[in-house]
Amino acid sequence: WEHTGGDDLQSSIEENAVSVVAFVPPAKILAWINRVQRPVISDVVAESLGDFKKADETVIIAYLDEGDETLRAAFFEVAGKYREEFTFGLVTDAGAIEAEKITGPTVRCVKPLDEDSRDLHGFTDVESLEKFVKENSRPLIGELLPHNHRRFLERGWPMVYVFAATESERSEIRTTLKETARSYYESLTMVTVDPLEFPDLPGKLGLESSAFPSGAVHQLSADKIYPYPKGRGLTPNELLSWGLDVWQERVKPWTPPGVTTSYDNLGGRLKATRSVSIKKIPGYEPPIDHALATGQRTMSLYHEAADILSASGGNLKTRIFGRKDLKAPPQQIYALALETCKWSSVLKEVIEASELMRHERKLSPLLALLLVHDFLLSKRGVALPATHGLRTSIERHKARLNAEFTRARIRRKAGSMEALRQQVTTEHQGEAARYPRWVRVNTLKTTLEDQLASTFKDFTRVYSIGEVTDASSGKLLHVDEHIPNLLAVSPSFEFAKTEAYSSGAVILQDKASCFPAYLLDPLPEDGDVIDSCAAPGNKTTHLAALVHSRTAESEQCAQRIYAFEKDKHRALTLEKMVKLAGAKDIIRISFAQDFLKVDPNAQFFKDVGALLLDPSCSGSGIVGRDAMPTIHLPELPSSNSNKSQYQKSRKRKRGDDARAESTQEVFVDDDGTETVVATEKELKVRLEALSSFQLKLLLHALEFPAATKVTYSTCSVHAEENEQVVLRALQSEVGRRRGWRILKRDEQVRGLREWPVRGTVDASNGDTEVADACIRSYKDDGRGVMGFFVAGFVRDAPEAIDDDGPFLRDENGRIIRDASGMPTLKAARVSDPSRASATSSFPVEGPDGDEEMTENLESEDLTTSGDESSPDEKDEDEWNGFD
Ligand SMILES: C[S@@+](CC[C@H](N)C(=O)[O-])C[C@H]1O[C@@H](n2cnc3c(N)ncnc32)[C@H](O)[C@@H]1O
Repeated sequence: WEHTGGDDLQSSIEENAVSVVAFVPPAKILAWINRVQRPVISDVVAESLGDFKKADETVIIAYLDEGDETLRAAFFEVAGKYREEFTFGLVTDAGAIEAEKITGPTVRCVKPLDEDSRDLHGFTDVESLEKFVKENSRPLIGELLPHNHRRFLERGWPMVYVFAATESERSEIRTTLKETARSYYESLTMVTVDPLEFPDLPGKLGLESSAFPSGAVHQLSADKIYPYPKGRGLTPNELLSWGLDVWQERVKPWTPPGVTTSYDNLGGRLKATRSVSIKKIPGYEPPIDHALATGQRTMSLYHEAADILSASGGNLKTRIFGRKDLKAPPQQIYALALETCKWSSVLKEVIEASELMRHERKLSPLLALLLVHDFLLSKRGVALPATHGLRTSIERHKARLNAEFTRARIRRKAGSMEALRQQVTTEHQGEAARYPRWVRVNTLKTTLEDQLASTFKDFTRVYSIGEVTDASSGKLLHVDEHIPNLLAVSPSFEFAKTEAYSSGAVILQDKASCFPAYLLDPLPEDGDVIDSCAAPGNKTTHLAALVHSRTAESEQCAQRIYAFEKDKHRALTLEKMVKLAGAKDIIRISFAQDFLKVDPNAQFFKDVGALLLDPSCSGSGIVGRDAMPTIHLPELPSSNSNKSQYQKSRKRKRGDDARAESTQEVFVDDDGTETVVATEKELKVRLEALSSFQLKLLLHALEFPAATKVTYSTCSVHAEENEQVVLRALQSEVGRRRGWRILKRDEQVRGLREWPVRGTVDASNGDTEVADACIRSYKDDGRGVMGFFVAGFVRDAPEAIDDDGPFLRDENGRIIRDASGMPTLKAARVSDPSRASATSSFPVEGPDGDEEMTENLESEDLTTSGDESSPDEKDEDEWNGFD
């Protein structure tokens, strides 16, 4: 409970009364109010000294000479720090000092309830005074509270915990054990604990979480826990005799589950050995500063998450990560908000059935959902201090909430928590759950047969996509009929845990996203290949697998794939993917390189025969990119007349319901960030900008002199980005000059020729041949793929018009063979020694900037001829070479 004192005090008490009263005994509140209303240090004279000593549970009095300014200042400093916990007084009256038989500067700590007082003589500085206050203000048996827990632990002496359910029981125990505690005051820390205040603590000490009173000793220095035997009386004698057994190691310490403790039997005595980690100490909290910082940040967590969920516009990510004023960590807000949405249909039922909101009128429906989510489903519970009003407003209904949660699970016929979790995940996946997981078997590392016999050995093979997505069964698999080495697998299968996934043997890639590389069909005679917009690298590694599969086993792959990526961060992802896929030898990455700045006529690219262009687009075909997940809000318990203060004051002008704004168009950029486009006009402008950028890239690709194949693709469903770009490219100057034409359907690789979904005639301005050549896919059409578009361009290069076939021939027309008799491919031009000699060694800065990498590059300028910058200048836009 934070307060600002003064005038705010009254309103602060009123506002927090409900939550505070339930957990802090009224006497404590009153004591606190009295304390903060006193001056930081009260001037005490002989007549008032007797009463002053009983003014509070702990009273700290300094007996100082009138003129002792230094000690007075030190006392003032410490008093200022602890004034809300203890009452401080100053006696300078010589008569009163004499009557107390005090000689020299002294600070006395008086605890009237314990009939105890302790002195610090001749104190010198703030530090020693503070230490004295902290140690001696401790009652004989303290009440463990979140704010003093750490202080008790810091002493390092064995902690004796006694749990009792009510304050009167705890008070009785304190009285009974007071004298025992006094005897061991210096070497033990004894505390009574309200189990509601520390619900996890009994379990951590090996005690039952619902049988009280109970107790345990935790030897902090050795990290040994000794639960007090169940049923043994909590009398001083019983406790002392058991304590002696513990001390003399006749009792075996309790071992928390999952921890192995070895015991040496030392002739009736047990010596236990276990490694101690401070983090394992029950109740350990991080150092105060850190705790404060984290506490302050998480205090805002629930309110900020509720604000974000009730805001309008944008999706969850943009709403959170677009805001700069958040106090709680954005990742934490995101996880909380998303998980709460996911569980909201179950939580709504729990909240309504437990009537939580009828009892806790300060809670809005959203706050109730968020808090109950953490209470029931987060391992750490509600992320607020134990006495925080919001936390107590949930925890005091613990029993009902738990019971209703179990009922909700049973109503859903989920036999276990795991089963319920699975159900909720599937429900939440919504659109995505209707799609299979597409898995491309990476033939650079493995084969389809090997994977079917290993990773997928427990799977049942089915023969349609519909069967795969049938949610009732978990391990179904379908071998795709269009794309080689592609599988469709049940959506719930967790790939992240498989060895095949982490080793790069399989790659998760939507079927439609496999179309471009397969359509490009890079053959050895096509020479080198360019992937112009490559990150994260799904299509680049697919190209590498295809190139590799066409290289004879006895030969080294002579073809190279040059991958360009403008964004340096995404280029690093690309690099990781290339490494993981085992494609490093085939792919050369040019980091942070704008493809538009690469000169097609550079000598280095003279053998580039095929290009794949998959530029940034609107992302309108991506599956599972709804603007906002649906959230089910609990109904308020009754009519308007019962509206709480909270609801009246908030007015909910934007509405608490954070339902998806499904009518809006959402653009997804390359990082997955989504932007909502609200009006038709905005959409048009955005599409125009995108398509002119896409066309520019495509026309640049058509310029490469040896190129005879280009594929153009987007994950958009908008004609403006698709057929319209294709038509403009065909009609363009470079398109005509270089003789580019569309790759007709009947010229396409078998799988894509047979793929039934084609471009639309309307979008192709009535050109049926172009429409049929264009390959499309739509989400939601039952084929289980994302929305996508791809088209191929081809041209008959003059040098390709020979009927020699793909092999080099001598002047007599005979195929040239190597020493092993294998024919020499024309495409093996890259490995041509004459080419190698025409290159020079060229140091290039790598992605980390700390490593010199050498690559044989042509010594000529590789940037576009129109570009002013020289390759030697370290310009951002400059050609950076390949890794
Ligand atoms: C749609 S993503 C490519 C996805 C990739 N083909 C795959 O399958 O994994 C488009 C990428 O092109 C990059 N890009 C955009 N304009 C570029 C340019 N002018 N030169 C190079 N890369 C560019 C973006 O940074 C982005 O990473």
